[in-house]
Amino acid sequence: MFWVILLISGVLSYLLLIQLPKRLTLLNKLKTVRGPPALPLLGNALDLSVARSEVLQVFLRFFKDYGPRFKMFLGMQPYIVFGNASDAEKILSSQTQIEKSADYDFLHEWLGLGLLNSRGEKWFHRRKQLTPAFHFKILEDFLRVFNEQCAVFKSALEGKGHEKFDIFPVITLCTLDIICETTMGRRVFAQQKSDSDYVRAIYRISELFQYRQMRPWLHSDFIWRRSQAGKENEKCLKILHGFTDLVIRERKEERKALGDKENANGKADNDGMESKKRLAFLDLLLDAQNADSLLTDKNVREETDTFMFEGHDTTSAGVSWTTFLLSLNPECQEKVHQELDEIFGNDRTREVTMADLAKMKYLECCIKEGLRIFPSAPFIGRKLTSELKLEDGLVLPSSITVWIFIYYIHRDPKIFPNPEKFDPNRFLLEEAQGRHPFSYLPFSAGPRNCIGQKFAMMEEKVMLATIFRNFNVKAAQRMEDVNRLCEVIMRPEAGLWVTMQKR
Ligand code: HEM
Repeated sequence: MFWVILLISGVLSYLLLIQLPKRLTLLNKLKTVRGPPALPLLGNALDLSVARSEVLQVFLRFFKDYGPRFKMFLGMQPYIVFGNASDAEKILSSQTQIEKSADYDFLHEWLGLGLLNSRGEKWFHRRKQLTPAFHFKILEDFLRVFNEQCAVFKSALEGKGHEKFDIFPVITLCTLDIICETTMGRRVFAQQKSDSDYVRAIYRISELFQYRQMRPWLHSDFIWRRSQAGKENEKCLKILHGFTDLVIRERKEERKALGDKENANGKADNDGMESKKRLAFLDLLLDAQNADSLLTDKNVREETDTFMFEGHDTTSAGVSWTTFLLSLNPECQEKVHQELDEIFGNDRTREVTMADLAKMKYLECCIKEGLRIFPSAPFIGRKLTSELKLEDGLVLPSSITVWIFIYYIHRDPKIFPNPEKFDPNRFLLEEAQGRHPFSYLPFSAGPRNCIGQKFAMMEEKVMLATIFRNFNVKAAQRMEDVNRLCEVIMRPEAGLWVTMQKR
């Protein structure tokens, strides 16, 4: 009994004498930041315990009531939410405020400390190692994969006939095929076999991540691992890691066999079939591993999984929303048709070249406008590693979490008048000139911006060109009827429904 009393009084003294003063100091530093009233212990969790499709409305209400920078609490944790370009600039352009917020921790089980999650020296070194993987020459090589997978995509669209259908899953399967082949050098035939274990696991794990993030009681690893969803997550992880491990092992063996063969035949065999084998991101990682003994197999898996995660859901959302926006705006769609006809004439089968991509200027404006209205990553989070002084003099204390709400920044009517209107002309060179550089952030900005943005733009162009060279697309629902889920990835709640007619 004595020990129990001693333990309880120890805990209470720690809370009262150490934690409470710390917390009061922190709250005092944030007292000038406005925000919705928060309950003790729960914070604003109840405000956010609404249907998934209503979460965005809650945030928009907070912005309306408290301005483009507000404070809220999830449990006891304070969050500062930025919805304006100048605050975003302060944090994103910093070379030191590059640590991700705790929200990303739930991705660790799957992605480990790959480029998206890593911090400090590890991130810096890895970013330097991976940047050459997005060199123009390598992207040019990937164009062949985009073209081949888009041929399958085109057949899938043709198979829809004149019936209305949800464009989102069809596009996602294509982006999944593309990312698997470019990242791992492996075809998974997602478009042909959407029920494969791997494809299902990758779909499901993203949903489970979201599910956990929105439920504070599942944040503890102890409870999560024992919950139904946590157990399902574990099964998905086994499938995903098992697959990546297998691919890495096999790729290493193939490379070794190829190396042995080359050694035996001398370099004269360089024109042989094997040496023409397509390179994938994985090969570049394995090359890096040869030169850097600190890059373990686990590290290679982390990066491979990170590319798989970051590189397909983001682009599929981008292509889907832009297709839908064009289906609602026939005059813009007509301009896209004209541009593509000028490039390809009546030829509906010729593969897209790098030169063609450079000519798709109006389509590029449409993609940018699509990503403005529906940024694939609608918000991103940082943990401050030191104090951050904002333009108006407010100093945010170290260790606090900041969310940069890209979705809201993209709707500043002073920068983008009539922000809900789809107007690709906003991105014509002359229109965009002079705009605040942090007012448009689909790929984030600064040192931790998206490493895959050129890849993404190319892929989006090839996919959208495949759609609009071949089809007239009509919306089968109104924008007002599409519920927006502002989650890790910006998605519609119940799909994006269209009909397609062959041109
Ligand atoms: C339309 C498509 C895409 C969008 C909108 C997008 C957006 C973003 C954003 C906003 C970030 C910053 C995340 C943060 O700060 O938490 C990011 C980071 C990242 N993206 Fe993308 N992304 C896209 C496509 C891709 C592709 C195709 C790849 C890879 C093939 C990729 C790989 C990454 C990686 C590895 C990071 C982490 C970079 C770092 O922290 O150094 N992304 N992306």
